[in-house]
Parts: sequence; structure tokens; C-alpha cells
Amino acid sequence: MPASLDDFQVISTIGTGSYGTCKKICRKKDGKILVWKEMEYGSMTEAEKQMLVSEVNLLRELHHQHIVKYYDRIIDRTKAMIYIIMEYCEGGDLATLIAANKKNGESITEDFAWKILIQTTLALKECHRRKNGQAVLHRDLKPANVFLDKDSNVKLGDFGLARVLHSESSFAQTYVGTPYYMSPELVNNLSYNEKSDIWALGCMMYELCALSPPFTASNQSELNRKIRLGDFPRLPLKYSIELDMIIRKMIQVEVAQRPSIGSILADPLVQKRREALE
Ligand SMILES: CNC(=O)c1c(C)[nH]c(/C=C2\C(=O)Nc3ccc(Cl)cc32)c1C
Repeated sequence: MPASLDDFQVISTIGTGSYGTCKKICRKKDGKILVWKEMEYGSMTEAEKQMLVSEVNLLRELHHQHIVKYYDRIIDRTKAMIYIIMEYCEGGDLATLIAANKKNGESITEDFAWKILIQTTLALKECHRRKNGQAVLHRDLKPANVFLDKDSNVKLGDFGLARVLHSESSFAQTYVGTPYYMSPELVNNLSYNEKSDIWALGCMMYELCALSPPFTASNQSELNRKIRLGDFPRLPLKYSIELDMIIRKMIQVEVAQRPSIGSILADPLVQKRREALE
């Protein structure tokens, strides 16, 4: 029996972005707290609608402890709206955490930084695993797309949809935000690849610790120049040289120089940190 909007009670709006609105909802039959991301697809081309459908279908295929669980989707054709129902992540998103730390002068611990790095890498490993020959590259890894559950475990969300919503469509005009995590290959109009997600992961980890992206500028051309150069300051000295090194390896201009997901997880230090998490 497909779900319907009447099966849920909307509790509150918990996030809005260029992709749509995220609402906290309650499933009436059992009181389970979930979220739905609602998007208006009326202004999409047929090709974009098809891409959205295939991305949602990919989401359904991904089952992993560090990827937000997909529950269902509801399409309201009268309003040209799609509602994607997913698990609730009580800890919110990393962008909010970074903003709060900047505001109150706090910073995450070294242990928490390693936890986020390891769990996000594990989520990307699952995304990059070929499903029916189709890799689900994230394409938009950033703090606003990484969520935390009640135990501050990582839940990666909102991927794949970026490919649909970054296309040359009416959505493109609504896409806001500076692409701080754009990799050198994208700046040079080369193709996006799995190592582009590694670059974005390094940028996200850097910002989580330093409370600023590795590359900042007041305009796109200056940002592109800095990204191509690849120079950025060391993490704050409270963080170990090992953490700085592994993040620095991820943010290397040369794609081939960046570690693969497998080599990150095989790093002895990562393995030691991972054992401490389990
Ligand atoms: C300030 N942020 C929040 O309060 C917040 C909380 C507590 N949860 C969320 C967002 C999600 C959430 O709780 N589950 C999600 C699944 C997929 C996606 Cl794309 C987003 C979410 C947000 C934005």
C-alpha cells in the first residue's frame, strides 16, 4: 500500500535549501519520527524528472549504517510535489554545528574529528560501490549534507539529487552558495570522479576543525585560483599532525596523489582510531 500524505503529521520545518524543504514528521500508525524532503518538480524538464526518479530509486538501494535510511516517497501530481521520506537525524547537520562553534568559540575534539572522517569515508565507500554498474557519487559532499543521529554517528544524506538539481534548469538559478569545495578538476572543467568526493571530504574535515574552508575568496575567479594553487594553512595546533596530514593528503590538486577510500581505511592510524570507535 503506497504511503500517502495523510499517513503523516507534519511537526516542523527543520531545514530549507535550494533543493527544497526538510520537515520533521510523525508517522501516525506508530508515532515514529521521520523527515521528508519536499521538492516541487513542476519546473523540471522531462529529462530532469527522469533523473530525479532514478536518483530516488538509487537512494532506495543504498542500505548502510552511515547513510540516511530511505523509507518511501509520495508524489502529489496535483501540486507537482515529491516528498522523500527518510530517517530523522536528531543531531542535525554539520553546517549548523560549525556555525554554532564559530559563534561560541568552541571546536570539536580530535576524537570526534576522526569519528566523522572514518564514518563519512565508510558512507562514501558504500556510495562508490557499483550498484548495477551505477556508482552513486555524492557530487555535493558538504557539512549541510552530513547529519548526526542521537549518538552523533554520521548519516550521509542528500546525494545524487545534486546531479539532478545542479543541471541547467530552473533549479540552477535557485542554487545558492559558494562552491568552496569545488575540486581543481571541476574548476578546470574536467570530469567529476570518485577522487572529487575525496577532495570534498578533505575540505569538509578541514572546515569542521578549522571552522573555515581551506580555500576562501570574495569571488569565483579568486576562489578558482586558490583551488588550483592548493595552498592552505595547517589545522589549528590543537589537532595532531596525523589528522592534518591525512586531511592534507585528501586536498591535493593532483587527482592521482589523493588517497582512495581503500587507502584511507587501510591507514594504520585510521584502523587504530576505528577500533576505538567499535
Ligand atoms: C538545524 N538542523 C536541524 O535541526 C536538523 C535536524 C535535527 N535534522 C535535519 C535534517 C535531516 C534529518 O533529520 N534527517 C534527514 C534525512 C535526509 C536529509 Cl537530506 C536531511 C535530514 C536538520 C536540518
